[in-house]
Amino acid sequence: MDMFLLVLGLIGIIFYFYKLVTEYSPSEFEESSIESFLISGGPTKSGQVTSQDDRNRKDYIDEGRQLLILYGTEYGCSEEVARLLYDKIDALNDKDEEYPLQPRLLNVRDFKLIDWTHEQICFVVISTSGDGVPPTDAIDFYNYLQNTDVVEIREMRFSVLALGDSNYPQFCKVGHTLHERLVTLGGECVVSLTDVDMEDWTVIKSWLDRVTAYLTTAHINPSVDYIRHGDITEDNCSRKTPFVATLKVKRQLTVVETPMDKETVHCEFDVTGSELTWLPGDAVGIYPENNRAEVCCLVLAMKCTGNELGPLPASAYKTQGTPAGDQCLSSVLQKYYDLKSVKPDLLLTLKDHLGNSQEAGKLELLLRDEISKKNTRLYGYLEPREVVDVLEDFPSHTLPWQHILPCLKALQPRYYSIASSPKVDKNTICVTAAVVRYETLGRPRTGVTTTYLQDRLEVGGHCPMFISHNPGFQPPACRSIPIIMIGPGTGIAPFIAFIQERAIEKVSKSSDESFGSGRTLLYFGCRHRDRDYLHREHLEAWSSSGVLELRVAFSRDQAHKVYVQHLLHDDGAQIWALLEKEKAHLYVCGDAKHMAHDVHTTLLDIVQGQGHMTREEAEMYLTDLEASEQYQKDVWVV
Ligand SMILES: Cc1cc2nc3c(=O)[nH]c(=O)nc-3n(C[C@H](O)[C@H](O)[C@H](O)COP(=O)(O)O)c2cc1C
Repeated sequence: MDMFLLVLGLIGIIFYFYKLVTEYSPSEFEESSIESFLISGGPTKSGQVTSQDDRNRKDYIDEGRQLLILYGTEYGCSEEVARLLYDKIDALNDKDEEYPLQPRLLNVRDFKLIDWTHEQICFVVISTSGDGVPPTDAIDFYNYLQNTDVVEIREMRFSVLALGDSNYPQFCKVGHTLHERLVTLGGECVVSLTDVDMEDWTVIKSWLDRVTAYLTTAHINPSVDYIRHGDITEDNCSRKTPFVATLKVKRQLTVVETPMDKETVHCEFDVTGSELTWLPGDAVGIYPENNRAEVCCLVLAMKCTGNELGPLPASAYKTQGTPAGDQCLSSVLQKYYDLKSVKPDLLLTLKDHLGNSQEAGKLELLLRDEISKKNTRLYGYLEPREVVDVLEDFPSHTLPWQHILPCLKALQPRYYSIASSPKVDKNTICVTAAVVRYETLGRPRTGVTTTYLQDRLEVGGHCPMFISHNPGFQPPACRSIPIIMIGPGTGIAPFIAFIQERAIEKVSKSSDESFGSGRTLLYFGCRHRDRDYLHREHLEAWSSSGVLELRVAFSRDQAHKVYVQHLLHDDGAQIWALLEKEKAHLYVCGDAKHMAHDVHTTLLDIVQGQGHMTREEAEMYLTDLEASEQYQKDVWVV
């Protein structure tokens, strides 16, 4: 056995260095792997699921005990959980069962296919997105349930798993509202409403266990499936079937000379021939690929060659170029798996596959206490580590790769505000991305998508993408309404699209006086005028031509720090007049850690001072403003 591992290790090392020194195109990478597999014979593939099959979407022919699993997702986690639930329920069936359990998996986007009179049990897994709203695909379903009396839901048994992040004020709001609505409509909650904070897999597992425990005794009348999955037509350019765009321009927007300098990249994608449509404020979801050198290290730590063939994960996106059938492990890891975050499952699975007692002792210590986010020893260990680090910490492991893959998370698309208006060019989508690089445990680490855009995707290269609409962050339809935009750093991105449209309107206005004259104010902030002033030439050109009133804070160009909130404070009287008298729309975009909070506090000061109010009155004023379309935020937590 030791000899075998030694030989495998040697093959892996040769393979690793070969990959590092050779620049492959992705197709060459796959071909060479498949070729060597054919030479070596490879494992039998009989009975394996091919990449084109979706094992969680069966059309049942015989009668069975049916139940519905609905998911609403923006970033993919709810879908992953819903699929796990499907598998767990499927596994409850024993072969001799007269009426097997028949789970049916449906994206809530397809809710119109549901005949509620038929449904006895329904499990819903749903996340909350941008500031308390449903995921894009779930908006219609959410509104339908809120505004329609679905009498058939009376007596339906259900449970809701609400995904969210407690850093957001509207924690798990969508799941909570759905639960309450189902209760109001007469549904019976059979497994209590459960909140999941930041994909806490311990909580997810416990809900899955409670649901499956409930099903082992629940009575369900047998019936026949009426949903045909073949009837569901995927949009051409959805999250599941993205459009493959071509990168046509890439430009560095900052001066990078030291590791301390901000690195921001501007990309322009050609989407000619797609059906992608978007509005200013919308985002684009981009599927990245992992770094090939990192994949090679992981393959080594998995004690594989990378040539092993396997199916795509069930949740993998499909493009026209997605090959049918199995793909080699290296390629699957590069495109479809998250190699950065580690689920505790990996440690649990490792437990029974260690050949060294010292390592077994170390693992036992990590898993000794409750597997939950409260277990600081366990999560303190997992937090700074990637999958490769964990496997390297237990080099005696004999875990087959087929056992490792199910412990990994699916690689998710990342969302970027679109920095271009379709009115300027409906075939070009621009993004502005801050490149993420840092170090943990003495190793350099990278953000997957930002370094994919910056380092790996070349001009002329292809990238799968789709639109994520953002109805809660849009410029006013009426052009005479003034807009105040606050977008420091990459928060500027959506405002480029806003201003482009205002610039077009200004040109039209000169020939058509019916266009209003709403003022366009931008508060932008960066460190230095000469180093990270993003889109400077455009902003200054718009400012000179009168399209834009531009205010810029350079935080480090003078002895004292100056941020956007200081400029807002200086302009307090003007801001107040615009908000109160002209009903200006106020937009805030950027990283939420300090900025959104500081801007909000400054706005409170302005409202209190200029409006001659008490602090409480000012808070109420801003709360009302936030509830209206006058104050819109698109902030992300870092
Ligand atoms: C831009 C953005 C906005 C979010 N807004 C909220 C929110 O208002 N409330 C909340 O509880 N979680 C919020 N979240 C967290 C998500 O609900 C959480 O990451 C969840 O696990 C995503 O599940 P999904 O992958 O199924 O969409 C937000 C996440 C992002 C990236």
